[in-house]
Amino acid sequence: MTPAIRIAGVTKRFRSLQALAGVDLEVAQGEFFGLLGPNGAGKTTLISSLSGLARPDSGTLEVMGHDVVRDYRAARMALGVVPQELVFDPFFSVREMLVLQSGYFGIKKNDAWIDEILHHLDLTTKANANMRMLSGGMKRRALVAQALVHRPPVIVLDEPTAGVDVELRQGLWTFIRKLNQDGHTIVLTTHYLEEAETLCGRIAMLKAGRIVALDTTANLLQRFASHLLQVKLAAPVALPPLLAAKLLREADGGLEFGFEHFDDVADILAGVRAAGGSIVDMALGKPDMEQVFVGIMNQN
Ligand SMILES: Nc1ncnc2c1ncn2[C@@H]1O[C@H](COP(=O)(O)OP(=O)(O)OP(=O)(O)O)[C@@H](O)[C@H]1O
Repeated sequence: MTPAIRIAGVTKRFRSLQALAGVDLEVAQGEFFGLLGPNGAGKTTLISSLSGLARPDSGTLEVMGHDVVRDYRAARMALGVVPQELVFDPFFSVREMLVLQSGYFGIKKNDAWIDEILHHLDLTTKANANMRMLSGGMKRRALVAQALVHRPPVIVLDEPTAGVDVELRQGLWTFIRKLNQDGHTIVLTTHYLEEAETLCGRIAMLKAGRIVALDTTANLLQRFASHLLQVKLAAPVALPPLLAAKLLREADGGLEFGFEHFDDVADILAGVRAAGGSIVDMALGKPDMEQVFVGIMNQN
């Protein structure tokens, strides 16, 4: 099957800054895919290249088999992008904006679909409100609606939940999940790593314009350890090298050790005691995406 997105050898430089340093990536149709990376990693530049807003220096990008340069119209028709920036024309109402956007894609009678999108995004009562009158979270939902007017098979969301409150965020995810279940391919960038962990089947991590990790969410979560032992000490101690190697994170006087088998817990605790540590609190847990993300970023 044609991949939803195919990116091969893409580089992009802004003066002396290498924003994309050779990115290769394929996203299959129907995936819920996460693109993660710290500020400035190149996520938005990659998305802009995909939508034709930025022209890469080298490499190729395809959406549903359509080259974004040579076959721009077909590639653009297949793609819906929710931009990170809240860009909109302040003089139009939400509905006017959606009708206009439909026209841009050559769709004349789109009222039924527009009503459905507005309903799912909880914007029906704001349909006739001027865009500039909406709150930040509502503007963001209106931009999600705008990305969907032409029913694109591939939807890219660049930090869609920044500035959206918890309740609306959950509503948004229910809708995006439904779109994914209906067969749409979803690519998401977010700094809320727990959102990526629960929603995405596969995740790519970008750092300084390069993909430094690409795997299923389940595999990534096990990257450094299957389990965690969190230990809080009365006072800091120097750990012997063997024990220090198991340490995944150190925060607020708490130590987080990674381990594979529960039998290892006794050894870790004995090691902490032998180092002179006095344990005041302890918990077992599983690694989360934030720990894995920090670990991968530190490694690369
Ligand atoms: N138009 C531009 N001119 C010059 N530099 C740019 C331009 N657009 C992006 N950059 C630079 O390219 C790098 C990648 O930026 P990009 O916005 O793609 O990162 P990002 O991963 O989306 O970051 P964030 O999480 O902050 O949104 C950054 O160093 C940024 O400053």
